[in-house]
Amino acid sequence: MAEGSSGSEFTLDSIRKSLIRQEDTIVFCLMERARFPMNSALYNQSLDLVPGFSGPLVDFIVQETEAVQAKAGRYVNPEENPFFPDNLPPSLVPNYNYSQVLHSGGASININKAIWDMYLNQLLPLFVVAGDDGNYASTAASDLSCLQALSRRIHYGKFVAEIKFRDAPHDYEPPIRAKDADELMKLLTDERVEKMVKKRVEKKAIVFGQDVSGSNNAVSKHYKVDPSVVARLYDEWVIPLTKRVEVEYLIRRLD
Ligand SMILES: C=C(O[C@@H]1C=C(C(=O)O)C=C[C@H]1O)C(=O)O
Repeated sequence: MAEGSSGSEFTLDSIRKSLIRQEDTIVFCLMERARFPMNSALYNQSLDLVPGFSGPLVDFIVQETEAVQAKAGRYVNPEENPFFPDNLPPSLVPNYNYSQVLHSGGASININKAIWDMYLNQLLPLFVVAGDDGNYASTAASDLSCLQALSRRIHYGKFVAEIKFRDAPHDYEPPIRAKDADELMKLLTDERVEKMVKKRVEKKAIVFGQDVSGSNNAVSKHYKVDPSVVARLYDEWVIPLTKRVEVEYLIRRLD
């Protein structure tokens, strides 16, 4: 498991450091996807571009890629969750010894359907230009990188929830027993941290996404991905979905 959630390094501080590092990955993934236009044929339900496969080309590419990655042990890692969990082949490689810090009831939470829907239907149109350049394989590979990075970040809520529970079991136990999701949401929310996260990701999109020239120090005003879209992504989707994972995990924490 990554440094953030390994046994001895399992603190809220180390988990938050991992979330900060994952912001870099997400911003760079979005910048890569922004190189291609919308390419909507890739997502079309009825084009049937692959003989023998019914469904959008992006589904075919993601399902086939996830099958290979499953055989290589990707989903044995408690940080990784597949988008198409049905009928995935088992891992063929010797198990890496991931430290098991999550409670078994929460480990299987998977909200990738909501992440997929948000990414394709709401986020993509906000940061890619209209048009079709036919480069579907590269576009889909880039979509999958974004989806996996977002999924990893959002499902990290499980680790956040586990450490918050361990740090204050007496606060969390009554609302868990009462299955009081609203109270749990209040308890786990830290508005100061959320504000900082949103400010920081906007700044990262500004710093990472500008055209860098070797000849002078002029700062360009053109960004590869609109920084306000990255801030909105976190505000409207990433943070709320992470908190949804946290609540779902906590509700099952004493089962
Ligand atoms: C992830 C955490 O839990 C909540 C979710 C946050 C997020 O998704 O960035 C930030 C603060 C909390 O409201 C945390 O406390 O770090």
